[in-house]
Amino acid sequence: MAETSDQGVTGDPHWNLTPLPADRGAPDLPRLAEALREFNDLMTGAVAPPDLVKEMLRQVEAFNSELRAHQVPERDQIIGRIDVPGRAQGLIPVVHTDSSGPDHLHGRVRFGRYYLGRNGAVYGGAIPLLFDSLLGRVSNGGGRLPSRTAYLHVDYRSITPIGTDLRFEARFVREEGRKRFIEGALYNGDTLCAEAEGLFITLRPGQA
Ligand SMILES: CCCCC/C=C\C/C=C\C/C=C\C/C=C\CCCC(=O)SCCNC(=O)CCNC(=O)[C@H](O)C(C)(C)COP(=O)(O)OP(=O)(O)OC[C@H]1O[C@@H](n2cnc3c(N)ncnc32)[C@H](O)[C@@H]1OP(=O)(O)O
Repeated sequence: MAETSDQGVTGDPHWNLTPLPADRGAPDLPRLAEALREFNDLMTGAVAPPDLVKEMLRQVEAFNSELRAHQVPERDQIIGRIDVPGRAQGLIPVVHTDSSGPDHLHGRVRFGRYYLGRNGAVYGGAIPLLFDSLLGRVSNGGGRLPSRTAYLHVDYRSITPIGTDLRFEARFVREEGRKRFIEGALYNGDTLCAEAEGLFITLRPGQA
C-alpha cells in the first residue's frame, strides 16, 4: 500500500503553514517514523533476550540525550505537520486514501501489534483517535475554515482486529452555522466494527 499524506489542507492559506525546511532531515523523517512504527509493533510482540534489551536501552538513552539539545518551539516543529507524509509520527496508524472529495474520505487502515488491547482486538481508545483524525480531515477539507472537535461519539459494534486491512468511510453530513456534523464507519470486510459521529465547530477568526 502506498503512503498517503494528510492531504486537503496543504497549501491552504487558512492553515498558515511556514515552508518546510528542506535541509533538516525532513525527507528522512517519514521513513524514520515508519521504522519507529515497525519497532513499536516488533517490540510489543517480542520477548527479547536480556542483552538485546540492555543494548536497546543504551542506544535509546543516547538518542534521547542528543535530542534534548535540539528541542524547538512548536511553530518550528516538523513532526506532526499535516504536509509531511503520515505526519511523520506514530500516534495514529498510517491511513491510505482510496477516494477523497470535499465531503468524503474513503480508505484503508491497519492497526499493528502496538495497538493490541487483548485477544487480537485493537485497544478501544485507539479507535476514537482514528475517527477524530478521519472526521477532522473531512471537516477541515473542501476549502472549509479550520474547525475543532467539540464531541466525538463512538459506537463499538464488533471487535476490531489488529494486523488486518480495515476499510473506513467518513462523510460530511450537514452544517448548521458554525456546527459541522461528520460521520464515519470502520469495517472488517462486510462486518461493521465501529461507527462515529463528530461535531466540529468552525473556529472564529483569531480563535486559537
Ligand atoms: C487550530 C487547530 C484546530 C485543531 C485541529 C488540529 C489539527 C488539524 C490539522 C489538520 C486537519 C486535518 C486533519 C484534522 C485532523 C484532526 C482534527 C482533530 C481536531 C481536534 O482534535 S481539536 C482538539 C480536541 N478538541 C478540543 O480541544 C475542543 C475544546 N473546546 C473548544 O475549543 C470549544 O469548546 C469549541 C471551539 C469547540 C467551541 O467553543 P466556542 O466558544 O468557539 O463556541 P460555542 O461554545 O459557542 O459553541 C458553538 C456552538 O456549538 C455548540 N457546541 C459546542 N460544543 C458542543 C458540544 N460538546 N456538544 C454539543 N454542542 C456543542 C454550542 O452549543 C453552540 O451552538 P449554538 O450556536 O447552536 O448555540
